[in-house]
Amino acid sequence: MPAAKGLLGEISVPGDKSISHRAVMFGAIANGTTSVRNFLPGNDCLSTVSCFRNLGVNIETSGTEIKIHGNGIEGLKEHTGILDVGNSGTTIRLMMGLLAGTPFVSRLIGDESIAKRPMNRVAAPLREMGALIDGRENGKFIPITITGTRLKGISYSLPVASAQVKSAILLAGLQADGETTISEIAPTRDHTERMIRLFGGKIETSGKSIAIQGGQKLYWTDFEVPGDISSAAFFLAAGSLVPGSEILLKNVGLNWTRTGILDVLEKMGADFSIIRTSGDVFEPSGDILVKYSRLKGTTIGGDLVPRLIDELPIIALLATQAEGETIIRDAAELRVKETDRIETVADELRKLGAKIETTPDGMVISGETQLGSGTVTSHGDHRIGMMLAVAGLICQKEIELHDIEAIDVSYPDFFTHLGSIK
Ligand SMILES: O=C(O)C1=C[C@@H](OP(=O)(O)O)[C@@H](O)[C@H](O)C1
Ligand SMILES: C=C(OP(=O)(O)O)C(=O)O
Repeated sequence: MPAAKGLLGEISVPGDKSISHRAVMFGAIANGTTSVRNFLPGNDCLSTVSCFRNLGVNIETSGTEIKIHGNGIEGLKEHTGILDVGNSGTTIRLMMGLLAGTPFVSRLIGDESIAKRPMNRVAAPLREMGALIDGRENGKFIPITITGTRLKGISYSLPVASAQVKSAILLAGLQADGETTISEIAPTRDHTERMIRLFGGKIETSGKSIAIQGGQKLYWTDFEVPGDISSAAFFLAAGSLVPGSEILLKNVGLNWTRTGILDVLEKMGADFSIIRTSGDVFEPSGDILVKYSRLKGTTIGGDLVPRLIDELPIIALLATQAEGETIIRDAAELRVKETDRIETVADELRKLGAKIETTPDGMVISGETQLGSGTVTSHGDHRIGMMLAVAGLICQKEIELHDIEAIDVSYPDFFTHLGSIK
């Protein structure tokens, strides 16, 4: 990978991964046929499609168009085999909530990375609702078995800032007797709440509190998934880091619960502007023009963290090129992602010459460091793979990047898009 000159051009980033998962899930439990445009055909969302097909839902896919023929929650059928979520935490955690209230047994597995990720954060509230969940270490790890049963509404305070846990409880709450209320410690992505409304359901939200009544029916809808700001983030970084760059990113999702990366870029002195924003009917979106700029270090912590949790690997790279120190704190959640993203980011970037110290809940990065070259690997983590590919653009010499197939989880066209602006 040769060091890049200015990156110039336009990229339509692929559909949002979180919204694409939910499109399949809500389409599957709604009554009628839902049509979705700009669906992300990445491996994670394809795992969700395959799980719902196994539960008897007819789903037609054609590139980025998808039609889901839902027959209501009661239309889901027992799968005699095992549901495989692949590498996708969102798939398994949200499905646990959904399957807890069905009248049948389900078994869930995933890959080596999923085998290390904690499921008890979802099992605990679901058990309070009456769910019967089993797994290794008392339901902490896969394989997970769920014996569907009648659920009751609960009031639950989330101990971690997690949209996956919140969404699992909401999917169970939709089927439970009575009301379910949730309070969050910090605002997390609200795509589930928005989608329940889009499918004709009722949900009340006020600050960090959410309430949903059980026994609601959902109905089909048609919509377009906005581009994924978490995928756009790699090109926002590439444009900011490579001198002479000017990249227009088209149709990027701008939901406030996801735009923490823009707040950080602004604090670091990046040069970007939002060209057009669609109305906030379902999910807001717009185009972003980013140009090269010199950057300065910053501090990231508190409520900002859940709004950029998946962007922290690429933010760490930005920080290596910023003047002064960047401190990332309150991000211990990074340790339970596809990899331990605190140690993996630090290990791989240090191989290229970066100065990073890890802490229990984050990193301290010293800039500005000229990155040299080396052999690095994604460790099977798509976001680490893309971050390292962007790092390769600013290294003195070519780098060797291994395990790039992992990138197909969220951005199968990543290298094609990168090639188009070089
Ligand atoms: O709900 C979602 O779609 C997601 C929530 C986040 O995980 P947590 O809920 O574990 O924070 C995020 O990291 C993940 O990529 C997608
Ligand atoms: C953490 C991620 O996804 P998931 O939890 O769905 O595996 C991610 O996409 O960065």
